[in-house]
Amino acid sequence: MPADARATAVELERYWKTVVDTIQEGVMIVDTRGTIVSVNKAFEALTGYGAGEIVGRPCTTLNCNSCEVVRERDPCGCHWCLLFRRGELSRQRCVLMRRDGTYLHVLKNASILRDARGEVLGAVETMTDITELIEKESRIEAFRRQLRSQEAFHGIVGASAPMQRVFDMMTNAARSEAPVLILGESGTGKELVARGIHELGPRRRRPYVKVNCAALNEALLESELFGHVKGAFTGAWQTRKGRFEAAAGGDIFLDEIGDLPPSTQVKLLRVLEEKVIERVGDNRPIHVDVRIISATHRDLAAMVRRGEFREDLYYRINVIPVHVPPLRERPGDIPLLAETFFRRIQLKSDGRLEGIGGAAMELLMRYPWPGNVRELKSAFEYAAVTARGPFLQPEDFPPDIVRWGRGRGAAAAGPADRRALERRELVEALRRAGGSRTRAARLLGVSRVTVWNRMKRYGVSDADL
Ligand SMILES: Nc1ncnc2c1ncn2[C@@H]1O[C@H](COP(=O)(O)OP(=O)(O)OP(=O)(O)O)[C@@H](O)[C@H]1O
Repeated sequence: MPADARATAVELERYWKTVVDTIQEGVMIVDTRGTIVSVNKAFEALTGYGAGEIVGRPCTTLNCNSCEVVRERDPCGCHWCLLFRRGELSRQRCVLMRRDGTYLHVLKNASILRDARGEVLGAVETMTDITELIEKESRIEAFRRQLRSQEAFHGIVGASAPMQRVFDMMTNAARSEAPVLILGESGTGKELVARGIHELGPRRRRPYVKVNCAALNEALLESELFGHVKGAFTGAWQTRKGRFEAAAGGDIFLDEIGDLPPSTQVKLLRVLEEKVIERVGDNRPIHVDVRIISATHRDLAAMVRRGEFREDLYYRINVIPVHVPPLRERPGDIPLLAETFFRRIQLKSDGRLEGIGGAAMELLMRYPWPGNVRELKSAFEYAAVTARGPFLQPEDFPPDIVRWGRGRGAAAAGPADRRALERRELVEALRRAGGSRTRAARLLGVSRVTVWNRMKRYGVSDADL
C-alpha cells in the first residue's frame, strides 16, 4: 500500500472503528482503488474473512454479483467502480462469496467518503444478512407454485395421497362414458368432483346439469327430470322439457341419489337401460344421450341390503365408483385448505387479517371435522367476522370447535408426543419413498418444502433411513 493511502487508512480507522464493531451489519471501507482498508467484526463473522487477511486485498475478492465496474480503469487509477460515479448505493440486494466458497445474500448500502476539502477518500459499504428472508421468500414462492399447480385440481384443493387417488379416478372416469357414482360424507367435495369429471371429459363443451334429488317431492322431481306435457297435472299449463333433455349431449349430475323415491328409481333405470325418457303425461319415448354422474352421502350398499334402494339400479349407476375421503382421514390437506379459505376472507378484510396464528392452526389440525371441508370453510367465514387481531386465534372459530379444543383437545397428546409422532411419520414416509422427498411429501400429504423443514427440525438425514 503506498504511503499516502496508508495515512488515509489510519485517519479513517480512528473515526469509525469503535462504533462499527458493535453493530450487527457488516461494514467495509475501501480506498479509491478498491483496496479494502478496514472491516468490522460483523463483516468478519458474515464473510469468514479475518481482518488481518482481507485488509489490503481488492474488494473484488468478495465476488459481489451486483458490483458494476468500468472495464478500463481511468488513467488516474480511480473511478473504475461505478459507485464512485454515482456517489451512493441504496438497498441493493446482492450475493457475495464467503471465504469458504459459500454464498451470502446481503442487502448493501454504500456511499463515498470525502475529506474536509471534498476530495474522495474512499467508500463505505454496509451489508445486512438477508439469508433468512431469501429462504422465507423462496418457501412462500414454492408454496404458491404448488397451490397453483398440483395442489388444486379443478378447484379441488388437496395434496394428500388419498386426494391424489381421487384426482386419478376423476381423470379415468372422465375418459369413459360409463355412469359414475361419487360416494363420501357430506361436505367432502362430491359436487366439485362431479363438475371436475365433466370438465375433464369429452362432453365438457356440452351442458352440465345438476339436480338435487332430495330437494323435491316425488311428483315435482319426475317432472323436473323428465319434463311434462300440457295438462299432465293441475298447474301444467304448458309442455316443459325436463333436465335430461336439457342435458342432451352432456352430463347430468344427480346429487343425493340415495333420496330418490322408488317410482323414480324405476324410471331412471329405464333411462340407463334404454336411453329413453318419457315426459310426465305422455308415453312417447324420447331418446336422450346423457352421461349420468350421481352422488350420495348415504351408504347405498346398506340401503340395497335393507331393500330401500333397487339393486339393479345400484349396479347400473355404480359402474365407476369414486370415494371421496372424509377430511379426518387426510389431515395433511388441512393447512392447505385453511390457507385457501383464509386467503378468501383476507381479500375481503381490507388488510385487517394477516395470517392464521400457530395455536389456531394446531386446533384446526386436531379437530375431527364431522362436517368435512364445508365445515372448515364456514369456520373461516365465521372467523372473518369475529377475529379481533391480525392473526386468527383459536377463540375466533365457531364455539363448537373452541369447546372441543378446550375439552378433548387438551387431553390429547402434548407437544412433545406430537413431535415424536411427527418425526416417526417423517422417517417412515421417507423410508417408504426410498429417500425421495417428493414422494415422501405425497405420502404425508404435505409440500416438499415442509418435508425439508421437518428433516431439518428433527435432525433427520439419509443416514436415519
Ligand atoms: N377439496 C376442496 N377444495 C376446496 N373447496 C372444497 C373442497 N371440498 C369441498 N369444498 C367446498 O366445501 C363445500 C362443500 O362441498 P360440496 O358441496 O362439494 O360437498 P358435498 O360432498 O357435495 O356435500 P353434500 O353431500 O352435503 O352435498 C363447497 O363450498 C365446496 O366448494
